[in-house]
Amino acid sequence: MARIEFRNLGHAYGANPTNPQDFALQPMNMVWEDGGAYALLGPSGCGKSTLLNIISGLLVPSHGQVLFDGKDMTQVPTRGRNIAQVFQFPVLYDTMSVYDNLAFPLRNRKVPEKEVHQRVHEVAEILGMTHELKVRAAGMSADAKQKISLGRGLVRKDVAAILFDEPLTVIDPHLKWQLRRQLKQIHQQLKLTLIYVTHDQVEALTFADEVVVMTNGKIVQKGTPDALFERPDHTFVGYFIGSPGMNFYPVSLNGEAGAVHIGQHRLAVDPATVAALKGANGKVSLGIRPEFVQLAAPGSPGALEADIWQVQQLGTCQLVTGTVAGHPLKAKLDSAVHVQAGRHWLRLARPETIFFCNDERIAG
Ligand SMILES: Nc1ncnc2c1ncn2[C@@H]1O[C@H](COP(=O)(O)OP(=O)(O)OP(=O)(O)O)[C@@H](O)[C@H]1O
Repeated sequence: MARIEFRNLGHAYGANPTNPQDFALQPMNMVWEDGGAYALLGPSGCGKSTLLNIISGLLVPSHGQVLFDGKDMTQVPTRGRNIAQVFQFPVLYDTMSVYDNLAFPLRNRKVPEKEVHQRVHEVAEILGMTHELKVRAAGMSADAKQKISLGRGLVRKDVAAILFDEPLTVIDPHLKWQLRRQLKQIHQQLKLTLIYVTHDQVEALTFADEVVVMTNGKIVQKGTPDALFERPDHTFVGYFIGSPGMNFYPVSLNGEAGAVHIGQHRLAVDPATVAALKGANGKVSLGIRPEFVQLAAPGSPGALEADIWQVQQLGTCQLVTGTVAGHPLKAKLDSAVHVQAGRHWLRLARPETIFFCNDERIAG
């Protein structure tokens, strides 16, 4: 396994890029640690496949370098990189048995048969396919075939990294959960460098030690699932992670040491935070996750009036929908407190509140 490093790495598909919009991947520095389990998460078109193809060598970046264990691999083609890749759809030999499919990447590298036998059995055991080793792949379901593809990706011990490009797309939802758990287990056992591309936050958050969030060709945060939830570095992370995503309110300062304004409404905020916001040069916004909004007594310090027009019981909590100062609000409130549609006071300035300037976190 390898430590993979990007040095000022970026990619523009067209020649002569002149501005940031020309780049499918904005130039960046980044390290994927040896043995780390990463998820690469972002919406369609944000540049995930471009990034993966640069690591695997299918694409030579237009800018910068990619290094494996300190060695420059930028111009090295795929076959010289020792990368295993698992794609969205099964890649295997239909006419071969499950055993021969799993053995193929090892035999291709002239691994002795005794070792092949041992390794194929190890991987089959992890995937729960021990009893199907003699079965021909041709007659198997799409789920089973994709499991074989995963196995083919996992069977070699000597790869620099294993790249998964939305590998569970064709898998039945129940089995998906099971396979994700198995992948995590495999990572814990074998300490492989895994990069798992997905646009599904549940998949990313349950699989990875660290999640790399991308939007518009840019990595906006690399962090643990907890960090992405509690301290999003960018409004996109606040909005994309969580269900529903973070609430945002435009904020203005009016020279008061202990308050900011959301529209015409004064919001008491601790003076240290206001001081941090004073240096901001740009559009300032307050972000709070639905989970952290609290009901407050009417007129209490730090509270704002909200119009709530829908209350949905979710079992463990109630999801309320409405507006604050004319901006949308979603809050997950304790089910024990009975809330009805109407006017309520809510606390938005809390320890979990984050302030952003031009979409980047500056306080909280
Ligand atoms: N061969 C290409 N030539 C020109 N532009 C491309 C090419 N491949 C991708 N792009 C563009 O680069 C950007 C990033 O695409 P990429 O496929 O890397 O995104 P993605 O996050 O993997 O999307 P998806 O989840 O839909 O696969 C997009 O704007 C896409 O249109």
